[in-house]
Amino acid sequence: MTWSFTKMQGLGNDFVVVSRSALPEDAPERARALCDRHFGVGADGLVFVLPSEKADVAMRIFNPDGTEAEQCGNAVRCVARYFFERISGEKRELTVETRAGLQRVGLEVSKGRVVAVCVDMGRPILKGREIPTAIDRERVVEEPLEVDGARFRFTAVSMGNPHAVVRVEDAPSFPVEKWGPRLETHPLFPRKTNVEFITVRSPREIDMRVWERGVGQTLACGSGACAAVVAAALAGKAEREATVHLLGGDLHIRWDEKSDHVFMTGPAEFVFEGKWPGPE
Ligand SMILES: N[C@@H](CCC[C@H](N)C(=O)O)C(=O)O
Repeated sequence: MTWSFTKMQGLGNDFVVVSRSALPEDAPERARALCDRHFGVGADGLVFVLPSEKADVAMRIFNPDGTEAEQCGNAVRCVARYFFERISGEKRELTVETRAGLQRVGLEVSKGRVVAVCVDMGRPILKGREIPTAIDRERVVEEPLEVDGARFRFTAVSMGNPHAVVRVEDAPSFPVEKWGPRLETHPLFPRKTNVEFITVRSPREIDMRVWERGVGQTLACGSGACAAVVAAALAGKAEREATVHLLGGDLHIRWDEKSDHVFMTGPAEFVFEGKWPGPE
């Protein structure tokens, strides 16, 4: 069966977006086929825009390897823009249901078009506990990890989906393709993990490269940028509000002290419309 889709991107983290009345059973196979950059459309994820009983709209996302992710910050921004411009342009504040919970989203609109999207990404979780409960920072921040003879320090932060944030000397030149897959599949992370390699340039400027679980290296990761600011702030290296510089552009992240929620602001863009005939 032919599928109509919209290609969207947030800082070069690109998605095939499909609006459906229910999640298809073969979503994992579809994701593998559609996301393939040689034999399919090519994308970092297949995103379903679905009706929701709890929120204005629901989102489900599948990685190119067919696994389902609980969360995707860049896709939430794209879904919010898609919903506003294609489905119901009434509310500039809406809620998006994800597998990680309900996300509140604020849209900045100019001449009927969304120019920036701010997402409340919720509370970060460290070792299964919300911060700032009485966690032992020494134990959860910048823990040592050894892989293939190399030593790293990582902070595991869940933004609904898992992240391991690793501080490195120079993120822009770091061999992400070499170490990303080794850390993603390290036995310490039973559900595998997204891996963020960061360099704190100044308390409000962080360079980040990312190796995404089930994807590979991508140009940007919204939930990863949130995790990076949380980890850097907990390590005392950055402030709770910072700009994260990614290969695809910048995200503004603010970890609110009062609510403990992390807010992410960035763009969401339409790329093109298409029809996909599906596998033979
Ligand atoms: N690019 C995303 C995260 C997508 C999901 C990730 N690969 C996972 O498996 O958790 C983002 O912008 O947050």
